[in-house]
Amino acid sequence: MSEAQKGTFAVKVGLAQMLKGGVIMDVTTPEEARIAEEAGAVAVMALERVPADIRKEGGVARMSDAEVIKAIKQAVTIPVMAKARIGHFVEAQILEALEVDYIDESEVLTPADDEHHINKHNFKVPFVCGCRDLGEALRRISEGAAMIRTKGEAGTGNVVEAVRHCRSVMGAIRKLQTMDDDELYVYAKELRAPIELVRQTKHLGRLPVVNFAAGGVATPADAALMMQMGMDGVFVGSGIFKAGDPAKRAKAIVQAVTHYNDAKVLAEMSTGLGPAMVGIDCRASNFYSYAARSE
Ligand SMILES: O=C(CO)[C@H](O)[C@H](O)COP(=O)(O)O
Repeated sequence: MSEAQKGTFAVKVGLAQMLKGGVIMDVTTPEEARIAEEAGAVAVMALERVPADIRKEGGVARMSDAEVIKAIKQAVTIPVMAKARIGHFVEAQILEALEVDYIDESEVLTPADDEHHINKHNFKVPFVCGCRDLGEALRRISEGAAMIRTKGEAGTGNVVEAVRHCRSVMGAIRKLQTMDDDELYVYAKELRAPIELVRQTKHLGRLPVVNFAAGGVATPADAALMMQMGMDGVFVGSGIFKAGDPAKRAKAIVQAVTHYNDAKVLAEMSTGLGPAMVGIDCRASNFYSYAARSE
């Protein structure tokens, strides 16, 4: 990384830190964006369909129409993120030109490149990327991701994969901290990650960028679970907008993330929310994994 790149990267990482402790909500319309802002979301994520609908309808999922992104930007005062397909650096250029606040290079959309992710150092706008384990997180950071989210399985309303990916990242960081510095070279090879980032992660005892939970969070209890497990914040999409009362659930999830250690508040936030989204069993034989279709 050049000196100029390092400076820009530090600014992007710092910007993402400001979202810590918050909930970021997927939205497809300005109306949904207003519900999210009203509920206390720290940012919204513009996408053409929430992941549950992408799963149901199938087809190729792409970046949202620019008109929708502009309307969402107009509708709210909080930061607006938007999704680009993995490896689709032109979608990312367009999103940067639209002046979104963050780009999510997302496995929820249909990947555009099977092998290569976007070189995120080429952009001024910060990127968030998904991971299932520590190696994947550090590879994305080496490409310039300023924020990480564990992938989970978006659109399932099932928190099991979010928990698995969180445990995988956290467990590997704990293992790293028990290692002698001389052992890091081999571990870095195993992780397929740059030694410098492995060293930095050991030293910090955490990822060098914020790490949010994503994919399958559907209730205030799910959101608090991810926070108690050490995540920095939570992304929620289908869990809110496929539930009976999105506005009420959105507010309850924000409160649950703020008071994630207070069971009394969590009990209150879990009261009278109306029906949660119908979930999907990730162990079913016909289950299609979004998390596994890109590295
Ligand atoms: O990739 C994402 C965040 O960037 C997902 O869109 C988000 O996690 C939503 O998942 P779900 O619909 O299961 O709540």
